[in-house]
Amino acid sequence: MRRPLVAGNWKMNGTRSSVAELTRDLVRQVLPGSVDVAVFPSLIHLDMAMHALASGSISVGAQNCAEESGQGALTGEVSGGQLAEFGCRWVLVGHSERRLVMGESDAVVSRKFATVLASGMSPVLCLGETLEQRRSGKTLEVVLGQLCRIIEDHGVAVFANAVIAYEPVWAIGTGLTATPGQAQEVHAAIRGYLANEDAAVAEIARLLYGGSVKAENAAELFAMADIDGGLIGGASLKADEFGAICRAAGN
Ligand SMILES: O=C(CO)COP(=O)(O)O
Repeated sequence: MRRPLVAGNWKMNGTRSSVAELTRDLVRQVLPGSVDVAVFPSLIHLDMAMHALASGSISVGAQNCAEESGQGALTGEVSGGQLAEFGCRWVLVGHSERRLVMGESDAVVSRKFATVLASGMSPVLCLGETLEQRRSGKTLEVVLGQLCRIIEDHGVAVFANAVIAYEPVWAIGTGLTATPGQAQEVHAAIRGYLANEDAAVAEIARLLYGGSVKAENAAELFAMADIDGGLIGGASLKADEFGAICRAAGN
């Protein structure tokens, strides 16, 4: 049985006061239970969030890291080693906003993935197709192609520890959620792809769905056989809504 994971990606949101309020309310809303819960604040709010959440069961991750794990002359970057030493447990890798807006290629995503693992944290690898790609019937080709690059470079066993998040680009921040059937179809294909390489790893790999997940649609998505939780954007900024999503995952 896979333990669900609900992850809140706060993206480039929050102020010192809003993060203080959100974390205080999250500690009340998200109690220890049968679901792993993580939040991904902006880098400048990591310290605050970690202190505020230290007494509870919510772990903290970063939204990005440098391709390198050590230290050195890379102005503006934060390395995998620095994030791990700081106490991060997870790092998002390959989010579509970084692939499409920041131009991160599959090669960059693959190097970051390796750095996160080598630094002792778990990557949350984001995969997803654009609306145009879906309309032209290329969803599985795109998503499995993104996954294939990671498996070619690092093998499939890494997914005993790494998490995969399927996030259709057209569903992110748009209010257009994939139907449970649409999401399950892609999740089943991802798990099938992993199983072709290693059935035991496929069985334990956690596959999250992301894209306009809310309290009102979370339960039906999480009820799907191959959906093991969610990567939540906008709704993770509201403690009561995020708490309800965690409860829908089984908490
Ligand atoms: O991109 C997402 C999480 O990483 C999803 O964002 P929304 O939940 O706001 O659609």
